Amino acid sequence: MSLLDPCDNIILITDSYKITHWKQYPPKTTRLYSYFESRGGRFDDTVFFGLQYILKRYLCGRVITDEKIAEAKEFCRKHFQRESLFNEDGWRHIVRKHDGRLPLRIRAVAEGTVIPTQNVLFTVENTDPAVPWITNWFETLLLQCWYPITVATLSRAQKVIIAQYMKETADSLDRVTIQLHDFGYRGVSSVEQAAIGGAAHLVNFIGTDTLAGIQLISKYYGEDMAGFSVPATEHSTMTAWAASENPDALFDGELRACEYMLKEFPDGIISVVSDSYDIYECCEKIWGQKLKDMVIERGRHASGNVLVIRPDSGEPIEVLPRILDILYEAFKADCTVNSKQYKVLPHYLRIIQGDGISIDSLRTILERIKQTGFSVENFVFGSGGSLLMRVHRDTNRCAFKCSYAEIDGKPVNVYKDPKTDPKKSSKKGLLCLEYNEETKKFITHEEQQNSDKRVQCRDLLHTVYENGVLLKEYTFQEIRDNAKVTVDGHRI
Ligand SMILES: O=C1OCCC/C1=C\Nc1ccccc1
Repeated sequence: MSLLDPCDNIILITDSYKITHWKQYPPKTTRLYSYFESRGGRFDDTVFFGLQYILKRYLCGRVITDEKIAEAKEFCRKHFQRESLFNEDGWRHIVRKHDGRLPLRIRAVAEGTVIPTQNVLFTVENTDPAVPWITNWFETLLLQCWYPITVATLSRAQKVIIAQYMKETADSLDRVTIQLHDFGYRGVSSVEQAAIGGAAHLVNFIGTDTLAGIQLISKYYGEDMAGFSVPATEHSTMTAWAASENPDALFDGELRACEYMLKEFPDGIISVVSDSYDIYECCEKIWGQKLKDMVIERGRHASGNVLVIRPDSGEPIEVLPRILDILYEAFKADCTVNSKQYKVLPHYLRIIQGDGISIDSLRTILERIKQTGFSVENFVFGSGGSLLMRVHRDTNRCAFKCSYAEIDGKPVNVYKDPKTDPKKSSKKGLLCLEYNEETKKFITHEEQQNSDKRVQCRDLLHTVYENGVLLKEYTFQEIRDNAKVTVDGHRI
């Protein structure tokens, strides 16, 4: 019976079929070299992010031990119902000769780099000719980079959209980094996925309720507090105030809940979900009448005192324009028009739309807001499952393929070129990644083992890991800087 948690025995963090691959490669194979790429799909560019977490969490240090070998050996005997499919000698060699450190070299593009698909993002190769099979053993784990890459890419694509509408309707782009808030912790499949996806979103934004993402960045990327949030209600804290179920009691309860929020949190930003019964009535009669003076007074106290109203149901393109009209009627005196000729609610009043937000709906909603004549700066958006969960490995078709081998001392290009799917063809030989300053383009050069194909260029693949040691780390700020969006010459 397994004494170890699945994450604890790195030897078994692989696919069953890989366990027997050491017996399949040509005899006298001494070197296997593989690469990771996004073959493209939903997005033309990808944000490279998340490898450092995998390396530090799973592959650094003395990760192979006799105990783990014994456990894996016994596991395989039972799993395949056969003896000796497990490469006991190979793993023991790693313990004896490398003190349990993996004889691998991993070279990668800087984390946070925004790079067109079909470019090499990282390479993996064995550093000990005795164990070439080790290179592809870890494809399974390393390929899981597809998730942080795809979430960071999806999150950044939404930042581009928001930035465009802010450029058109707002005076400044300063608030863009808070305008997409991560609501996704509950909508993913595990705490680890929340941590990885939550971290990937924070490459592009600073607003999150997914604490696991902040913790991952703190532990693996050295930034103590990479994401922020504010006091906010949920339906339970609003509806618990209703004394009975008659309609007046519901309205009365919501009124007392809203008033209680203003009194309990007199300063700073607070968000109040306002659709428990009737979002329009709540905006008109509670925020716009009963508590209007308290809202204004609270706002007058300090510029940072903001009430954020949260609708949470209905079609946003119908609900938001109506809310804007209601709030404009009630707070007209303090509304302004910005330099782009769009209306802005008083500084102490904003709206967060945290329902139905995805990359597909965002543009439509922003376009609808623009049509109302209100600035997008009046809004923050929240996204949950659509941000962290509505992705898969084929969203951008991430792949890990072997491209080069040395067999009996001879270099060999290794590649696939399926007649049945040319899009699945893979690159050949040793690779390097160039950014050409003239053409402003990334180029992946292939077959660099051949002197006639070799290019003299600054290779953007840096050795980040070798023989169990992390050789190059990126700070989260560097990663955020690399991934910034350029709008009007501003990097945001
Ligand atoms: O309203 C808000 O204002 C800004 C702070 C966060 C927030 C709500 N959070 C949330 C989290 C998970 C599911 C739903 C909402």
